[in-house]
Amino acid sequence: MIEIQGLTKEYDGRRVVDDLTFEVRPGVVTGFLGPNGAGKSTTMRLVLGLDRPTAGHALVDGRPYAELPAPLRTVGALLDAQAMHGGRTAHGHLRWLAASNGLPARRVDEVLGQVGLADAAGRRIRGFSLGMRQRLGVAAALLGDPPVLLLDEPVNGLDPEGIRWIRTLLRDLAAEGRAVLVSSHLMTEMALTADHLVVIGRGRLLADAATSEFIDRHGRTRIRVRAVAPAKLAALLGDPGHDPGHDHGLDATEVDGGAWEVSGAEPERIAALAAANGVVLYEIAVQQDSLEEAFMRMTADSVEYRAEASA
Ligand SMILES: Nc1ncnc2c1ncn2[C@@H]1O[C@H](COP(=O)(O)OP(=O)(O)OP(=O)(O)O)[C@@H](O)[C@H]1O
Repeated sequence: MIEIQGLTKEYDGRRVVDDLTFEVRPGVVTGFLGPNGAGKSTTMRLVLGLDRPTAGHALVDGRPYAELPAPLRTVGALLDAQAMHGGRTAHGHLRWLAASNGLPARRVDEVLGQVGLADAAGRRIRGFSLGMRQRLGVAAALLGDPPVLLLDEPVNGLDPEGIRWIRTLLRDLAAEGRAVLVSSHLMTEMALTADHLVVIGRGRLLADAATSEFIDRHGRTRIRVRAVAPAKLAALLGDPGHDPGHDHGLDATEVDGGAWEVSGAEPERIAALAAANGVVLYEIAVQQDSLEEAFMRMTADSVEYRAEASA
């Protein structure tokens, strides 16, 4: 597992990671979210000992990265899939990594198979597509069969089949009991992949919650309704001159072609209200904000601040 405690990083007196505290637990995929520049990559680099914290610490399986006896056996990372020696073959690249970390050579073929690159093992990396490089980066992360995995934007540049592959792989790795931390800007993908979310903005922790809990807390729930006689529904929910919907404590808005979205009440109450007023409904559906909408609502302040700051 990864334990981050009071982690802080300043560059030239500017705080880019600000007193972060959270854990990445085994057995779950933790999504790491935040607007551009929020400090996700910096946090990951601090966990991997590639940068020194100004204050606080990040521990991987109880120790700072620099004190791990066999780092690749403890934590596998995919940070920048472009940063590979193009002249090497995929097999050569992994063989070199395995040898320099005291890992058995047989792992090279195993991980190449696991990421679907067995047939490309002998080809030079410079001829690889971005998707193939991402797969090779994942292979390198898996080489030491580590209990902790850390991936920065692993689906970048992948086609739908590749994205699906990463999703299944990460979920399988977590199901095996590993701790998986993954950052991505693709919210739909995160909603499908991550059980838990850590959200940061301007270097600070904004949320640390189960994905479903995060959406419940920060997203809105609306009830969409349509009636056989739209005018009757309009009169009930939101006549502009007289607002009977408002009288019922509902917040109703007409959305398109006679459909209304109502918040502030359970669907049962809306159905009962319609029935009591002789309004026959033919559509009533609960609509919950997506992770993207919940995320945009919660990080709006953070984004505005940065837009102002850079203006
Ligand atoms: N070596 C460095 N020197 C100075 N500033 C840096 C350095 N590394 C990162 N920063 C700054 O730290 C802030 C956080 O950057 P970081 O890359 O961690 O954000 P991020 O959340 O990963 O963003 P993105 O989603 O765009 O990848 C940015 O303002 C960046 O310019």
